[in-house]
Amino acid sequence: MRNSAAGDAGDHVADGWSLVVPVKPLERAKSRLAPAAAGGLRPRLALAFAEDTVAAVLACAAVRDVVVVTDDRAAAGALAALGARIVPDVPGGGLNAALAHGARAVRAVRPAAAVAALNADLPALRSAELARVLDAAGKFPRAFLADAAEIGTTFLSAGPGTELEPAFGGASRRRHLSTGAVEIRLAGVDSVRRDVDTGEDLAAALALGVGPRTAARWVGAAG
Ligand SMILES: Nc1nc2c(ncn2[C@@H]2O[C@H](COP(=O)(O)OP(=O)(O)OP(=O)(O)O)[C@@H](O)[C@H]2O)c(=O)[nH]1
Ligand SMILES: C=C(OP(=O)(O)O)C(=O)O
Repeated sequence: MRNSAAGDAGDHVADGWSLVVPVKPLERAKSRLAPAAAGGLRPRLALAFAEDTVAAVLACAAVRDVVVVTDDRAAAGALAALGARIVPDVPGGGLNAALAHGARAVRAVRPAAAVAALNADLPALRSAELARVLDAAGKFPRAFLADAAEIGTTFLSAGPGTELEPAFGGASRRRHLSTGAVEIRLAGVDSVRRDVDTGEDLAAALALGVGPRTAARWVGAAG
């Protein structure tokens, strides 16, 4: 771990995590993937990424529930069918407003909940790797995991009584460090760090092994 300035809460989360997963309207999502996934494939892949992410999150024993923040009807339907609770987006608010809103929705029901934001573009996500990240995060009031490029963030957590204070977007690793969150440094959690923005990222995720919905859409499109 780095930057323990925020202190070590020293305890584990006893009653499970609530995860907040943001999903941008699919027609606008994953725009940097357009060169690798033309036309209608890009929104279909964006949905498959979100489905594989949410399915892996829900299969993680440390996770109590998942709140998806989205205004996209197709994504809402598909992710609710997997077991997520859907919360509408904040009009014009952007990613961080959506995450703060999702965390508030969790704590309106469970005021002492441990919450964590997780991007919806992690199609290679493994439940066991997420479990290790959550276990590490539970020792700190706020913690985060940098993306594979070490520039952005894929995961940010806040224990009971702590605000999430999301500062995602672009070079968010530095921003999360500067707001006092502890950086989780764990080997072997590549699937939690492998967000997919570009065609190169997608190739890296495919090499790790993606979930069934992404595999079916990608192989279907290639075939
Ligand atoms: N609810 C919600 N989710 C968002 C919003 N903006 C981004 N996201 C989600 O935040 C996560 C990280 O965002 P990005 O990696 O930038 O994804 P993106 O915006 O679809 O990708 P680009 O169009 O290439 O920037 C993804 O799960 C997105 O779906 C927003 O305004 N509202
Ligand atoms: C949302 C982020 O970045 P990107 O849009 O590059 O995935 C982030 O890493 O905070």
